[in-house]
Amino acid sequence: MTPLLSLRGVTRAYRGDAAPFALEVPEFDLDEGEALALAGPSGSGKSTLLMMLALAAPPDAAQRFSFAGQDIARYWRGGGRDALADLRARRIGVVPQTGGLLAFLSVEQNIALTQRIAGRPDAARVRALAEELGIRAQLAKRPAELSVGQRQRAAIARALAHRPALVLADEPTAAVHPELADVVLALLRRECKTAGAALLVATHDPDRAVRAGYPVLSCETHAPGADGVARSIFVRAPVAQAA
Ligand SMILES: Nc1ncnc2c1ncn2[C@@H]1O[C@H](COP(=O)(O)OP(=O)(O)OP(=O)(O)O)[C@@H](O)[C@H]1O
Repeated sequence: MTPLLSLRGVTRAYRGDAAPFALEVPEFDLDEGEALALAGPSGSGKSTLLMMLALAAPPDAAQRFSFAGQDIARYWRGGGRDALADLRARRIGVVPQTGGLLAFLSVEQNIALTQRIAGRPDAARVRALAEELGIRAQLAKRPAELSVGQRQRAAIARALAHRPALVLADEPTAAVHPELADVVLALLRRECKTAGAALLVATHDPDRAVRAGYPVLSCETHAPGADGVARSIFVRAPVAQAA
């Protein structure tokens, strides 16, 4: 089976005089419907990797970067910006750290937003997701009227409403208290599994991810070498994946 995501020899670097950083992904595959936590300390490049996987930031180099059967590396090399925007809108869902809900829309409209952008309205799915996530009674409210945990549930529903193939969550529990963090992580995993979506969660807390049932991929970090560049390496070989 072709993996949903397949990266080989992918790099992205921030140069400049102050604390240059390079992210290296020699090998990384993720199958359809798979869940994985990306663990690493602050500044290790988790957000940088998620931004690339969200097709929101280009790699500096890529021998291979494919997503959903599409050659992402080729799109970035030129002429594929519309295709990237279309893939982002239709096939990818994002759960931000603090929910990222729009204050002037109702919870229901917030959840439906990804459907509107993808051109696939489906009010029944919005209500069904809200039901599963325990926020059905909150749909008419504005985000400011929800608890922090309810907001994260709404953000999970929004990330799944348009039936994406991949959900990306960058520290989705950073703003919630520890007990609730376990619940949110477990819910995210359960909902993605139900929807058949692959899931990548960036976290600095691998133990919490393990408790919530995620396999964990830790990055290798290297202090600045002779060239002054700090490096982080994320490797996920297909062999290790099968083990
Ligand atoms: N736009 C940028 N320009 C220059 N350097 C950047 C930029 N964005 C991130 N960096 C640097 O790249 C490195 C990786 O940052 P990144 O945000 O990807 O790490 P992270 O693992 O997500 O951190 P955290 O857990 O604190 O969110 C850091 O050293 C950071 O300072």
